[in-house]
Amino acid sequence: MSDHEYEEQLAGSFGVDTFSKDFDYGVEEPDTEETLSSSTDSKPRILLMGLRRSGKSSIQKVVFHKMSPNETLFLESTNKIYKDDISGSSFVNFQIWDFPGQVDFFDPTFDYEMIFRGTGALIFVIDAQDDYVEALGRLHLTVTRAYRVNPNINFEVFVHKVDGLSDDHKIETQRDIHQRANDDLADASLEKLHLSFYLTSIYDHSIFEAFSKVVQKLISQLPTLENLLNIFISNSGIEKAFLFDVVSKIYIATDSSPVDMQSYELCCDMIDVVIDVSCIYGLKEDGTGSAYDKDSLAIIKLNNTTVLYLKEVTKFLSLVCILREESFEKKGLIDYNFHCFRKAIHEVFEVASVARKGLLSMQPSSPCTTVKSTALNGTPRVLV
Ligand SMILES: Nc1nc2c(ncn2[C@@H]2O[C@H](COP(=O)(O)OP(=O)(O)OP(=O)(O)O)[C@@H](O)[C@H]2O)c(=O)[nH]1
Repeated sequence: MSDHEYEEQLAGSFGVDTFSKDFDYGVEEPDTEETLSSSTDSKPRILLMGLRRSGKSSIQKVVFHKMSPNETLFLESTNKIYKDDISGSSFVNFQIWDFPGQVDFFDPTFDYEMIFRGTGALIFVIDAQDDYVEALGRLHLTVTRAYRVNPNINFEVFVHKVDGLSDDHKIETQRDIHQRANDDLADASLEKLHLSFYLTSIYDHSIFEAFSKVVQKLISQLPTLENLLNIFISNSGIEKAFLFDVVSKIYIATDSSPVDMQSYELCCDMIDVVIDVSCIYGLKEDGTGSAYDKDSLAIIKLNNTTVLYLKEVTKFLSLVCILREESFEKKGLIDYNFHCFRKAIHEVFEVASVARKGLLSMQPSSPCTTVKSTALNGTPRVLV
């Protein structure tokens, strides 16, 4: 199979439509996919693009590597594509590719067709504190190229570094960027190309929220997860529930009531507190053990009659809920409902796991056959 055909199949099979298990903590099965397809390049990609110093590396470090925002001041400029594979520690089984500022599409060594074919989402970062005329030109060039190669890519525009702007200025900047970018697309008769816009900053939770939405669009079981959360909260007297990827604090699903930033921030902070306390007091004396495991559970009562409740769901996922103190009096009911919820989530994953095994056993020996499969933490890989 030529590289071209392979990449086409990779793009065609991209869709997070099968989850896998990895929620028991027994002996881990060998990662069959990894054995068969050792190339990490076969994982679906999220690309981070934009002009120099727009904040791409900072976003990647803050969201996936717990770097504090102030430390990003010392990041050096990226001068080659940096491929970050976070699937070992996160539910998000993607590669995040951080591009150097100015990608030259005419450089023959830059095989953009190959890159865009295996891409799920392209995040274009625009520095809102800078003059963004050049960035808009670059955005247009990038998305039109990418769209021609792979029209299934989700195009996401982060209007970034908005911490330096007043509320009015933020809205006005987003409106202006939105208008100009869409006018450029209309002039090129590309009205079908949809851009989504987010106001982001690494100095607050907006970057985590925006990344959550980007990742959620790549999870095709999202409606099932939302449904399960809806059933769980309505039967337990809970006000809001998030299913979090613990390491990145991205929420991969929530119930269908609107998300308000304060609730999301509260839940993120709770994860930080639990992991920090657990790192200090939860590890064994010889430093072994894990700060997050199947026994992870925390209840925090706030002084405004609100209770925060966190419980482990899978190796990478945790449920964080907000509820009133009166509802928490029925803790037995909540625990029982949680037990059913957890079981249902595992069943969603198990169905995919069984399907995956079926696919593997059916896999012919021909080296040219591509089989859609799932990785341990849920998102698909392609076996060649
Ligand atoms: N105020 C503010 N500064 C930010 C934010 N995000 C990143 N920065 C700063 O922007 C500068 C550039 O960030 P980088 O992450 O290195 O930018 P980059 O896009 O990766 O740059 P190249 O590697 O040159 O392409 C750093 O000094 C960051 O501290 C933000 O949300 N707000």
